[in-house]
Amino acid sequence: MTSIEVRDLTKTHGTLRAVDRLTFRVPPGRVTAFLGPNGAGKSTTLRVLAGLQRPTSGSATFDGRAYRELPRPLRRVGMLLDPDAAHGARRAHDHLLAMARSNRIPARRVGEVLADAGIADAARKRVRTFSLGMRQRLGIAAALLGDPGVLVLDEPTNGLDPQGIIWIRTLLRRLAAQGRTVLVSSHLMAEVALAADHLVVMARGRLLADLPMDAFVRENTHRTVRVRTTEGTRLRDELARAELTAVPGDDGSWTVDGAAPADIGALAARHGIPILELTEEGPSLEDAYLRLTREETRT
Ligand SMILES: Nc1ncnc2c1ncn2[C@@H]1O[C@H](COP(=O)(O)OP(=O)(O)OP(=O)(O)O)[C@@H](O)[C@H]1O
Repeated sequence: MTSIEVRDLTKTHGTLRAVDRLTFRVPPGRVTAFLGPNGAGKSTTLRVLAGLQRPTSGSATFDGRAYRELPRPLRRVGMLLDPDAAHGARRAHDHLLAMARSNRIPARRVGEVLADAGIADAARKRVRTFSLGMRQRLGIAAALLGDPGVLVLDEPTNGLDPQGIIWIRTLLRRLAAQGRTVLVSSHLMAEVALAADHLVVMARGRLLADLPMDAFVRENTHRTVRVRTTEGTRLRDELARAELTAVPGDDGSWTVDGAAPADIGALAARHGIPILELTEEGPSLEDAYLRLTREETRT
Protein backbone atom coordinates (compact mmCIF):
# COMPACT_ATOMS: atom_id res chain seq x y z
CA MET A 1 0.00 0.00 0.00
CA THR A 2 1.02 3.57 -0.68
CA SER A 3 2.44 6.03 1.86
CA ILE A 4 2.11 9.79 1.78
CA GLU A 5 5.48 11.49 1.94
CA VAL A 6 5.91 15.18 2.66
CA ARG A 7 9.56 16.05 2.41
CA ASP A 8 11.13 19.38 3.28
CA LEU A 9 8.05 21.11 1.88
CA THR A 10 8.00 24.90 1.73
CA LYS A 11 5.23 27.01 0.23
CA THR A 12 5.41 30.80 0.38
CA HIS A 13 2.75 33.36 -0.46
CA GLY A 14 4.71 36.57 -0.95
CA THR A 15 6.67 36.97 2.26
CA LEU A 16 4.49 34.54 4.22
CA ARG A 17 5.83 31.01 4.66
CA ALA A 18 2.52 29.15 4.78
CA VAL A 19 4.47 25.86 4.97
CA ASP A 20 8.05 25.92 6.20
CA ARG A 21 10.35 22.92 5.63
CA LEU A 22 7.68 20.43 6.64
CA THR A 23 8.55 16.73 6.69
CA PHE A 24 6.34 13.81 7.71
CA ARG A 25 5.24 10.43 6.40
CA VAL A 26 1.82 8.82 6.61
CA PRO A 27 2.05 5.02 6.39
CA PRO A 28 -0.82 2.65 5.57
CA GLY A 29 -2.98 0.86 8.10
CA ARG A 30 -3.70 3.63 10.53
CA VAL A 31 -5.70 6.83 10.81
CA THR A 32 -3.38 9.82 10.96
CA ALA A 33 -4.93 13.07 12.16
CA PHE A 34 -3.51 16.30 10.78
CA LEU A 35 -3.96 19.09 13.31
CA GLY A 36 -2.99 22.69 13.82
CA PRO A 37 -4.49 26.06 14.73
CA ASN A 38 -6.15 28.24 12.08
CA GLY A 39 -3.60 29.35 9.53
CA ALA A 40 -1.11 26.61 10.49
CA GLY A 41 -0.69 25.57 6.86
CA LYS A 42 -2.68 22.31 6.79
CA SER A 43 -4.86 23.18 3.81
CA THR A 44 -1.86 24.51 1.92
CA THR A 45 -0.02 21.23 2.53
CA LEU A 46 -3.02 19.23 1.33
CA ARG A 47 -3.47 21.44 -1.74
CA VAL A 48 0.16 20.89 -2.69
CA LEU A 49 -0.35 17.16 -2.13
CA ALA A 50 -3.36 17.29 -4.48
CA GLY A 51 -1.34 19.10 -7.14
CA LEU A 52 -3.53 22.20 -6.87
CA GLN A 53 -0.58 24.35 -5.78
CA ARG A 54 3.06 24.10 -6.68
CA PRO A 55 5.53 23.79 -3.82
CA THR A 56 8.10 26.58 -3.52
CA SER A 57 10.56 23.79 -2.65
CA GLY A 58 10.44 20.24 -1.39
CA SER A 59 7.73 17.73 -2.28
CA ALA A 60 4.48 16.09 -1.23
CA THR A 61 4.01 12.72 -2.93
CA PHE A 62 2.48 9.27 -2.89
CA ASP A 63 5.37 6.80 -2.70
CA GLY A 64 7.50 9.41 -4.43
CA ARG A 65 5.01 10.23 -7.21
CA ALA A 66 3.19 13.55 -7.44
CA TYR A 67 -0.60 13.37 -7.68
CA ARG A 68 -0.50 14.71 -11.23
CA GLU A 69 1.83 11.89 -12.26
CA LEU A 70 -0.57 9.17 -11.12
CA PRO A 71 -2.43 7.40 -13.92
CA ARG A 72 -6.19 7.38 -13.18
CA PRO A 73 -5.52 9.07 -9.85
CA LEU A 74 -8.98 8.50 -8.37
CA ARG A 75 -8.18 4.79 -8.25
CA ARG A 76 -5.08 5.48 -6.18
CA VAL A 77 -5.97 8.48 -4.04
CA GLY A 78 -9.34 9.76 -2.81
CA MET A 79 -9.37 13.39 -1.69
CA LEU A 80 -11.90 15.66 -0.05
CA LEU A 81 -10.51 19.18 -0.05
CA ASP A 82 -13.47 21.39 -0.86
CA PRO A 83 -17.10 20.41 -0.27
CA ASP A 84 -18.09 22.78 -3.09
CA ALA A 85 -16.01 20.98 -5.71
CA ALA A 86 -19.11 19.65 -7.49
CA HIS A 87 -20.85 21.99 -9.94
CA GLY A 88 -24.15 23.18 -8.44
CA ALA A 89 -26.19 22.57 -11.58
CA ARG A 90 -25.09 18.92 -11.75
CA ARG A 91 -27.10 16.12 -10.22
CA ALA A 92 -25.11 14.17 -7.60
CA HIS A 93 -25.30 10.94 -9.59
CA ASP A 94 -24.13 12.63 -12.82
CA HIS A 95 -21.26 14.38 -11.05
CA LEU A 96 -19.94 11.06 -9.74
CA LEU A 97 -20.58 9.29 -13.04
CA ALA A 98 -18.46 11.85 -14.91
CA MET A 99 -15.67 11.35 -12.40
CA ALA A 100 -15.95 7.56 -12.71
CA ARG A 101 -15.83 7.65 -16.52
CA SER A 102 -12.74 9.86 -16.63
CA ASN A 103 -10.89 7.38 -14.40
CA ARG A 104 -12.26 4.15 -15.89
CA ILE A 105 -14.11 3.30 -12.71
CA PRO A 106 -17.13 0.97 -13.20
CA ALA A 107 -20.42 2.93 -13.23
CA ARG A 108 -21.89 0.66 -10.54
CA ARG A 109 -19.52 2.27 -8.02
CA VAL A 110 -21.60 5.46 -8.24
CA GLY A 111 -24.64 3.84 -6.67
CA GLU A 112 -22.47 2.04 -4.13
CA VAL A 113 -20.69 5.14 -2.84
CA LEU A 114 -23.91 7.21 -2.80
CA ALA A 115 -25.42 4.51 -0.60
CA ASP A 116 -22.26 4.27 1.56
CA ALA A 117 -22.36 8.03 2.09
CA GLY A 118 -26.04 7.97 3.05
CA ILE A 119 -27.24 10.17 0.18
CA ALA A 120 -28.71 7.57 -2.20
CA ASP A 121 -32.10 9.29 -1.92
CA ALA A 122 -30.60 12.56 -3.16
CA ALA A 123 -28.80 10.99 -6.15
CA ARG A 124 -31.02 12.77 -8.71
CA LYS A 125 -31.04 16.14 -6.95
CA ARG A 126 -28.99 19.07 -8.13
CA VAL A 127 -25.95 19.68 -5.95
CA ARG A 128 -26.88 23.34 -5.34
CA THR A 129 -29.91 22.17 -3.35
CA PHE A 130 -27.67 20.16 -0.99
CA SER A 131 -27.00 21.24 2.60
CA LEU A 132 -23.37 21.60 3.71
CA GLY A 133 -23.56 18.18 5.37
CA MET A 134 -24.92 16.60 2.18
CA ARG A 135 -22.17 18.27 0.11
CA GLN A 136 -19.61 16.84 2.52
CA ARG A 137 -21.14 13.40 2.12
CA LEU A 138 -21.02 13.82 -1.66
CA GLY A 139 -17.35 14.84 -1.41
CA ILE A 140 -16.61 11.75 0.66
CA ALA A 141 -18.54 9.58 -1.81
CA ALA A 142 -16.35 11.05 -4.56
CA ALA A 143 -13.20 10.29 -2.56
CA LEU A 144 -14.31 6.65 -2.14
CA LEU A 145 -15.38 6.23 -5.78
CA GLY A 146 -12.20 4.62 -7.10
CA ASP A 147 -11.79 2.33 -4.05
CA PRO A 148 -8.41 4.03 -3.48
CA GLY A 149 -5.65 2.86 -1.17
CA VAL A 150 -5.08 6.41 0.09
CA LEU A 151 -7.67 8.78 1.53
CA VAL A 152 -6.96 12.44 2.29
CA LEU A 153 -9.85 14.29 3.89
CA ASP A 154 -9.72 17.96 4.88
CA GLU A 155 -12.19 18.64 7.71
CA PRO A 156 -14.61 15.89 6.66
CA THR A 157 -16.94 16.46 9.61
CA ASN A 158 -17.70 20.11 8.75
CA GLY A 159 -21.44 20.52 8.68
CA LEU A 160 -22.17 16.90 9.59
CA ASP A 161 -24.78 16.03 12.20
CA PRO A 162 -23.87 13.77 15.16
CA GLN A 163 -24.84 10.63 13.21
CA GLY A 164 -22.66 11.85 10.35
CA ILE A 165 -19.71 12.35 12.71
CA ILE A 166 -20.08 8.82 14.06
CA TRP A 167 -20.36 7.54 10.48
CA ILE A 168 -17.10 9.29 9.49
CA ARG A 169 -15.31 7.92 12.54
CA THR A 170 -16.42 4.37 11.78
CA LEU A 171 -15.56 4.79 8.11
CA LEU A 172 -12.03 6.06 8.87
CA ARG A 173 -11.36 3.18 11.24
CA ARG A 174 -12.65 0.65 8.71
CA LEU A 175 -10.55 2.10 5.88
CA ALA A 176 -7.41 1.97 8.02
CA ALA A 177 -8.21 -1.56 9.19
CA GLN A 178 -8.38 -2.57 5.53
CA GLY A 179 -4.76 -1.44 5.26
CA ARG A 180 -5.40 1.89 3.56
CA THR A 181 -3.51 5.10 4.22
CA VAL A 182 -5.80 7.64 5.89
CA LEU A 183 -4.92 11.29 6.55
CA VAL A 184 -7.64 13.47 8.02
CA SER A 185 -7.50 17.06 9.17
CA SER A 186 -9.83 18.26 11.88
CA HIS A 187 -10.48 20.95 14.43
CA LEU A 188 -12.63 18.77 16.66
CA MET A 189 -10.31 17.20 19.19
CA ALA A 190 -12.86 14.94 20.85
CA GLU A 191 -13.66 13.32 17.57
CA VAL A 192 -9.99 12.97 16.60
CA ALA A 193 -9.30 11.26 19.93
CA LEU A 194 -11.80 8.55 19.02
CA ALA A 195 -10.79 8.07 15.41
CA ALA A 196 -7.03 8.56 15.10
CA ASP A 197 -4.06 6.33 15.95
CA HIS A 198 -1.42 8.87 15.12
CA LEU A 199 -1.07 12.63 15.08
CA VAL A 200 0.80 15.09 12.95
CA VAL A 201 0.54 18.58 14.44
CA MET A 202 1.71 21.71 12.70
CA ALA A 203 1.70 25.40 13.59
CA ARG A 204 3.00 28.44 11.72
CA GLY A 205 3.93 26.24 8.80
CA ARG A 206 6.19 23.97 10.87
CA LEU A 207 5.93 20.49 12.33
CA LEU A 208 5.23 20.52 16.08
CA ALA A 209 4.60 16.84 16.73
CA ASP A 210 4.49 13.54 14.84
CA LEU A 211 3.70 10.71 17.21
CA PRO A 212 1.18 8.06 18.31
CA MET A 213 -1.96 9.39 19.96
CA ASP A 214 -1.30 7.93 23.42
CA ALA A 215 2.29 9.19 23.45
CA PHE A 216 1.09 12.63 22.44
CA VAL A 217 -1.36 12.79 25.30
CA ARG A 218 1.17 11.39 27.79
CA GLU A 219 3.90 13.82 26.75
CA ASN A 220 1.72 16.88 26.72
CA THR A 221 -0.49 16.50 29.75
CA HIS A 222 -0.20 15.50 33.36
CA ARG A 223 -2.79 13.85 35.54
CA THR A 224 -4.47 15.58 38.45
CA VAL A 225 -6.71 14.34 41.26
CA ARG A 226 -9.94 16.05 42.27
CA VAL A 227 -10.81 15.78 45.96
CA ARG A 228 -13.88 16.80 47.93
CA THR A 229 -13.84 16.86 51.69
CA THR A 230 -15.70 18.49 54.56
CA GLU A 231 -12.33 19.69 55.90
CA GLY A 232 -10.62 21.44 53.02
CA THR A 233 -8.11 23.52 54.95
CA ARG A 234 -6.93 20.56 57.05
CA LEU A 235 -6.51 18.47 53.95
CA ARG A 236 -4.62 21.28 52.24
CA ASP A 237 -2.29 21.65 55.25
CA GLU A 238 -1.63 17.92 55.52
CA LEU A 239 -0.94 17.71 51.78
CA ALA A 240 1.41 20.69 52.07
CA ARG A 241 3.35 18.81 54.79
CA ALA A 242 3.70 15.97 52.27
CA GLU A 243 4.94 18.56 49.74
CA LEU A 244 1.78 18.41 47.65
CA THR A 245 -0.18 21.47 46.57
CA ALA A 246 -3.99 21.50 46.64
CA VAL A 247 -5.64 24.23 44.61
CA PRO A 248 -9.24 25.14 45.53
CA GLY A 249 -11.83 25.09 42.73
CA ASP A 250 -14.99 27.18 42.35
CA ASP A 251 -17.24 24.28 43.33
CA GLY A 252 -15.67 23.50 46.71
CA SER A 253 -13.41 20.74 45.34
CA TRP A 254 -9.60 20.72 45.43
CA THR A 255 -7.22 19.78 42.67
CA VAL A 256 -3.95 18.05 43.53
CA ASP A 257 -1.06 17.65 41.13
CA GLY A 258 1.58 14.93 41.15
CA ALA A 259 -0.04 12.32 43.44
CA ALA A 260 -2.14 9.21 42.86
CA PRO A 261 -5.67 9.01 44.32
CA ALA A 262 -4.54 6.14 46.58
CA ASP A 263 -1.80 8.33 48.16
CA ILE A 264 -4.25 11.12 48.88
CA GLY A 265 -6.85 8.69 50.23
CA ALA A 266 -4.28 7.08 52.56
CA LEU A 267 -3.04 10.46 53.78
CA ALA A 268 -6.61 11.61 54.51
CA ALA A 269 -7.37 8.36 56.37
CA ARG A 270 -4.24 8.72 58.53
CA HIS A 271 -5.44 12.14 59.65
CA GLY A 272 -9.13 11.25 59.97
CA ILE A 273 -10.17 13.64 57.20
CA PRO A 274 -13.46 12.54 55.58
CA ILE A 275 -13.28 12.21 51.80
CA LEU A 276 -16.46 12.77 49.79
CA GLU A 277 -14.94 12.36 46.35
CA LEU A 278 -11.56 11.32 44.94
CA THR A 279 -11.34 11.37 41.16
CA GLU A 280 -8.39 11.07 38.88
CA GLU A 281 -8.79 13.47 35.99
CA GLY A 282 -7.27 11.89 32.91
CA PRO A 283 -5.40 13.84 30.29
CA SER A 284 -7.50 14.59 27.26
CA LEU A 285 -6.31 15.12 23.74
CA GLU A 286 -7.91 18.53 23.79
CA ASP A 287 -5.86 19.59 26.84
CA ALA A 288 -2.71 18.26 25.24
CA TYR A 289 -3.36 19.95 21.95
CA LEU A 290 -4.22 23.31 23.49
CA ARG A 291 -1.11 23.18 25.66
CA LEU A 292 1.10 22.35 22.70
CA THR A 293 -0.30 25.00 20.38
CA ARG A 294 -1.01 27.74 22.94
CA GLU A 295 1.79 29.97 21.76
CA GLU A 296 1.52 29.03 18.14
CA THR A 297 -1.65 30.58 16.76
CA ARG A 298 -0.90 32.74 13.78
CA THR A 299 -2.69 36.09 13.84
N1 LIG B 1 -3.43 31.96 -1.73
C1 LIG B 1 -2.93 32.52 -0.63
N2 LIG B 1 -2.36 33.73 -0.66
C2 LIG B 1 -1.85 34.30 0.44
N3 LIG B 1 -1.82 33.70 1.66
C3 LIG B 1 -2.37 32.48 1.75
C4 LIG B 1 -2.96 31.82 0.63
N4 LIG B 1 -3.40 30.60 1.03
C5 LIG B 1 -3.13 30.52 2.36
N5 LIG B 1 -2.51 31.63 2.79
C6 LIG B 1 -2.01 31.89 4.16
O1 LIG B 1 -1.19 30.80 4.50
C7 LIG B 1 -1.36 30.46 5.89
C8 LIG B 1 -1.74 28.99 5.99
O2 LIG B 1 -3.08 28.82 5.54
P1 LIG B 1 -3.81 27.41 5.47
O3 LIG B 1 -5.16 27.65 4.86
O4 LIG B 1 -2.92 26.44 4.82
O5 LIG B 1 -3.94 27.05 7.01
P2 LIG B 1 -4.82 25.94 7.72
O6 LIG B 1 -3.93 25.27 8.69
O7 LIG B 1 -5.50 25.09 6.73
O8 LIG B 1 -5.85 26.83 8.50
P3 LIG B 1 -7.41 26.55 8.87
O9 LIG B 1 -7.38 25.58 9.97
O10 LIG B 1 -7.86 27.91 9.31
O11 LIG B 1 -8.10 26.07 7.63
C9 LIG B 1 -2.40 31.42 6.43
O12 LIG B 1 -1.72 32.48 7.06
C10 LIG B 1 -3.12 31.90 5.19
O13 LIG B 1 -3.63 33.20 5.39
